Amino acid sequence: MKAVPPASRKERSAVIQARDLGAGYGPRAVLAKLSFDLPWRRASVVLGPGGSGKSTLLRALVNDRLGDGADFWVRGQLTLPVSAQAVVPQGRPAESRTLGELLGPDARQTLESVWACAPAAAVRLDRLRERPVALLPEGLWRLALLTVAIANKAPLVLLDEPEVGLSGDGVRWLARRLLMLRAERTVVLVTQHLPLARMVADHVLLLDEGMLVDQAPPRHFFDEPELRRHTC
Ligand SMILES: Nc1ncnc2c1ncn2[C@@H]1O[C@H](COP(=O)(O)OP(=O)(O)OP(=O)(O)O)[C@@H](O)[C@H]1O
Repeated sequence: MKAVPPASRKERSAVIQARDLGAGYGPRAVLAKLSFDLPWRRASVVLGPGGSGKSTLLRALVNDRLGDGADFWVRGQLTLPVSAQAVVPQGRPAESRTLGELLGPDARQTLESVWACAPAAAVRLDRLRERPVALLPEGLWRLALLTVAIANKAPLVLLDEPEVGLSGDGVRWLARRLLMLRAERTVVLVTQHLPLARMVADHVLLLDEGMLVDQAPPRHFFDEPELRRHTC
């Protein structure tokens, strides 16, 4: 696997920029005029209670909305510096190809290279290499799609609760890989797993009932919530 080249100055200053971003389904508006900047080549983590609109926000960032249903809509301004994205969705994908087919003839080496930080993950996925991704055990299909995203060098990787269905070991593999990935690509991670969020976040967005109620660097968000409450 080729190394990802260092970011150019232009890339380093790029951001995902949303202004008055709204999204919803049919007559229902779920997100209400969100404005935020997400740093490029960093990991942004989206937190919030169930039903607050985290997945809807991630969907709004996806270029290719095929398969989202005709009633999904997005309004407002959204600037995405690149069009190439990889998505690890919340729901199991209808991917009939195997991980081996998706990774190509050097699948085993690619697995070892992608998971050099967690060799046990490479071994586990290698054993499942000949099964269609859609039929992999819960949790592992997410790691399989993450592997493909990394191997394909997508500059923007969007993940919706990738920790779901993983064992403790699986979450540790995921955390290690995301820690590396955030230095190489731009990552937007929706999660309910606070230790994972804390570990990988460079920037945090907090949603509640479709509104952006906080956005901050992790140090402020996790370590100084009291201070923020009194000063904001
Ligand atoms: N396809 C859809 N059609 C209509 N409403 C939807 C659809 N998907 C989500 N919603 C509604 O949008 C609201 C936000 O859902 P969303 O899945 O974005 O929240 P979430 O924060 O990701 O929740 P969770 O953590 O439970 O996954 C919810 O009230 C949900 O019922």
